[in-house]
Amino acid sequence: MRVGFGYDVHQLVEDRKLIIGGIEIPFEKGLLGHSDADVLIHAIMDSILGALALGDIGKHFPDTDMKYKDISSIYLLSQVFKLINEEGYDIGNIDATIVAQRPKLAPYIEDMRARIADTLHTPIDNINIKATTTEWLGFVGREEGISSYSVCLLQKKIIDMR
Ligand SMILES: Nc1ccn([C@@H]2O[C@H](COP(=O)(O)O)[C@@H](O)[C@H]2O)c(=O)n1
Ligand SMILES: C[C@@]1(CO)OP(=O)(O)OP(=O)(O)OC[C@H]1O
Repeated sequence: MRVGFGYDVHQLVEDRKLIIGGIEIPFEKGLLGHSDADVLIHAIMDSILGALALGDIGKHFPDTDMKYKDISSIYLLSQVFKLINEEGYDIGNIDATIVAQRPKLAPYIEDMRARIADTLHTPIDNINIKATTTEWLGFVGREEGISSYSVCLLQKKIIDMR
């Protein structure tokens, strides 16, 4: 078994879509980034890459490469899934937290879990997503940005020798 940790932050700005966990969320601001800036998926990818000892998302998908401009982070997660496979692992479980003062994310959490589980070819009960505010403290509380944390457990694939 291998454990990994991921963390990411993106700035909230006007005239951008808000995409978190692969779900578009109606809100007056969105997250700024080279990609679609899906802060939750970025933290999850970093936790997986951490468990595989394969560096981080900046190493695999550099923000200097125009190939990744406005790219869907769910697509990038599907590429990270290929690495999990190649290295001979399966998802054990993922537990992640989105830190956002607003909007209220609870109505979207089940759709996020389903999208992530589908992309990682794992049952939905291996994926847990939580949301919390910072009680109006700090950059999150001032609605300047949203952050996410993720931990991931990977298990060696079970090979049936019969
Ligand atoms: N953006 C958010 C933040 C929180 N929630 C939900 O509200 C609960 C209470 O949050 P606190 O920060 O006051 O502890 C939290 O457990 C989430 O269920 C949310 O939906 N969206
Ligand atoms: C995902 C990538 C690549 O498009 O871009 P961003 O959306 O800027 O995200 P960030 O978490 O800053 O860094 C990783 C980048 O490689």
